[in-house]
Amino acid sequence: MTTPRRSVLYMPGANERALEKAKTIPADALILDLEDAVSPDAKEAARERVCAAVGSYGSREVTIRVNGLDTEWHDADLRAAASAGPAAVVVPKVNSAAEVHNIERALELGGAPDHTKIWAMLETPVAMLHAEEIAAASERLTVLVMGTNDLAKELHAEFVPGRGPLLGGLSLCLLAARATGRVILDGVYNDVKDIPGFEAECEQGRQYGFDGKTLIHPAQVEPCNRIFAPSEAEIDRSRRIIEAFEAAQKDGRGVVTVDGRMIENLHVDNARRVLALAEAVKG
Ligand SMILES: CC(C)(COP(=O)(O)OP(=O)(O)OC[C@H]1O[C@@H](n2cnc3c(N)ncnc32)[C@H](O)[C@@H]1OP(=O)(O)O)[C@@H](O)C(=O)NCCC(=O)NCCSC(=O)C[C@H](O)C(=O)O
Ligand SMILES: [Mg+2]
Repeated sequence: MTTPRRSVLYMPGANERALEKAKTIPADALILDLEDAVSPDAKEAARERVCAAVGSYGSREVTIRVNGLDTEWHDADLRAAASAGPAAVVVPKVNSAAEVHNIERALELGGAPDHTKIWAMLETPVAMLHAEEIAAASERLTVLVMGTNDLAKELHAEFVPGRGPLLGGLSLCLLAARATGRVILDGVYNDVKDIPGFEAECEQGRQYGFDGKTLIHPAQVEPCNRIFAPSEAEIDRSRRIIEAFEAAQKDGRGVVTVDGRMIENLHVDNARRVLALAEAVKG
């Protein structure tokens, strides 16, 4: 079964209004944040609020982003998240397989249910270089999440249209995700008023192969859902590819053309993936 993760919205855990409002926002999944969006003096209240809110969003995947491994809040965040039992614990700035093993152990010791997975954020130069070992470290780790603000900061890179300075790192993480069978989500777009710029970044992320994008504002949800869903034209072409290939196979042929382009079984696999996503998105 395909789980759509086109749009994954962060919400500051200390912001009661945003937590409430998110009940009506059609993001595929939610990240209730205890890390960067919460000031140090609000961390403990946010932890309690977020853990209490986990069950309030219907059938959507609800995750909790804990504070980083090297912070004073990390252990208590993980313990609280383990007993709240969200769909996943999102862990920022994961840099090695050993860190994933420690998180896995802490979740087990905290009695986390099996359905609580690990989503690892890749957002440092060392994480780009260790992406494959991080992705492969545990079966409990199901999703990689790009942290492009931290990555740009660490690289001393500038934010430019097209994201040239970040593309090397993004590509390494995509390779790691696909090599290990993990889902991978693109980073956030900071200018919440610039919807054309946001749409261009969604298009780029989809073309590179990301499964979806992390978001910071409700206005980003609709364009993101649209751009990461298969279009009517893609759905139609995928159906025709499958039909043409099945007909060709009955005639003993393993290759055929559709719209003048060569189709082999690998294209049929891709067409089936597109149709499964289209079906999942319909709900
Ligand atoms: C970016 C914002 C601070 C903008 O806030 P604001 O100017 O108040 O927005 P609006 O007035 O346009 O808000 C309109 C209404 O929408 C609600 N709202 C806003 N954002 C959210 C949200 N994320 N989830 C749910 N609801 C939201 C407002 O409450 C308004 O509601 P109402 O009053 O009823 O009309 C703000 O959008 C924001 O805080 N966004 C999230 C920021 C965040 O979570 N940051 C941390 C994650 S990003 C990150 O760390 C990435 C990574 O680690 C990296 O390194 O890249
Ligand atoms: Mg970050």
